Amino acid sequence: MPNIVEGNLVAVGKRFAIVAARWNDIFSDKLVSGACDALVRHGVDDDDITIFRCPGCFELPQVAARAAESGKYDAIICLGVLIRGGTPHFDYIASQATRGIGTVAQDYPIPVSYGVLTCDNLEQAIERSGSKAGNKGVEAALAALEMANLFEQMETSE
Ligand SMILES: Nc1c(NC[C@H](O)[C@H](O)[C@H](O)CO)[nH]c(=O)[nH]c1=O
Ligand SMILES: CC(=O)[C@@H](O)COP(=O)(O)O
Repeated sequence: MPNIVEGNLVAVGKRFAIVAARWNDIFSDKLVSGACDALVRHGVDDDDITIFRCPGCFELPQVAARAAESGKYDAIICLGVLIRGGTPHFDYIASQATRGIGTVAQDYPIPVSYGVLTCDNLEQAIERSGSKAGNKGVEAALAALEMANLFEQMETSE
């Protein structure tokens, strides 16, 4: 039987940074509350969750990098809501925010999870921020928690 190294979903003393864009805050606030609720329900202490709010998704990577650089967190959760408008602006922000978050994940030795909604319309945002399609903030928080534990397992198994 091969050795399987994986992270569980029990948080003991793990510290999380939530980096969340304010744009479309009727939805992004729901992603934040979903993420916080998921972490607390899995044993994370309220005091071990720090929420950074930035203007929009374009700024997410900059803040995530600063949080990673600080060394204060075991994982970073990036949240935002992009809703397509009438120009290509959406595409540029979505691609840059995604690229930037991925770069932070690669440049720093801590997990960075992705909870950015990229929606064509309001209904898609409604569905993905706590209704029929779930809450992407919850998903991103649980991914960050699992990855933080996986990284810890990898360190001890090396
Ligand atoms: N249209 C959306 C934006 N636009 C703002 C940019 O993210 C950025 O804050 C601005 O260009 C200043 O640098 N941001 C979102 O998060 N969601 C949108 O739908
Ligand atoms: C995602 C956006 O940047 C978008 O909301 C901007 O709308 P528009 O393309 O109509 O300027």
